[in-house]
Amino acid sequence: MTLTLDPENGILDPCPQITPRYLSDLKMMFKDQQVVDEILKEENRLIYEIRYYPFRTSKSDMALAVTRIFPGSIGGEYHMTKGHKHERDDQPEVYYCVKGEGFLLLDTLEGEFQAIPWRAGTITHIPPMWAHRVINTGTDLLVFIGVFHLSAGHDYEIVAQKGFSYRVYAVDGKPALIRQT
Ligand SMILES: O=P(O)(O)OC[C@H]1O[C@H](O)[C@H](O)[C@@H](O)[C@@H]1O
Ligand SMILES: [Fe+2]
Repeated sequence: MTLTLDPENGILDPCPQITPRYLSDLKMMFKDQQVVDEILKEENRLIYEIRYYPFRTSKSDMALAVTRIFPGSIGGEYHMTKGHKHERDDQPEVYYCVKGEGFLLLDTLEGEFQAIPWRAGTITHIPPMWAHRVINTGTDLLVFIGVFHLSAGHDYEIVAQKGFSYRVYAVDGKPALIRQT
């Protein structure tokens, strides 16, 4: 099976499944709940979209997902993915930044943390058991590809409960990592 990705806009062809993530889908992920509620009164902003393709054979399963995060911020906090940990503790993932700039946050949710600066061309291996979240700190679209086993599973609950150790804010127009207590 062969797919085509437009690196300028993150559109995948063919693409059997597109999942939009609106502010209402990740409202709990942002720190400033008052600002979230104010924005939601006006508009349910589209933060990012996931284009997904499952590769299945009789002996294997893999998935490819292309995510396009729109630029912007919520209460000074840059647009980001919900973030998740894989349900299976033996499942890694490879992320490839195709376009844009930002950070990949990696967090064990048990004290270890890394923020990896991202730009077009950055490829990061996410080891098993690390929660992962991508932040768009640029003024344009951030597009990245994720490749993983379909059986890995997504645990969003643990991220919602524990949170990442740092948040990424725009401070004087530049990204700043702020430790969460
Ligand atoms: O699942 P989220 O935290 O919303 O991240 C968005 C997506 O990012 C990558 O593309 C992963 O490969 C997907 O599995 C994931 O769904
Ligand atoms: Fe993942």
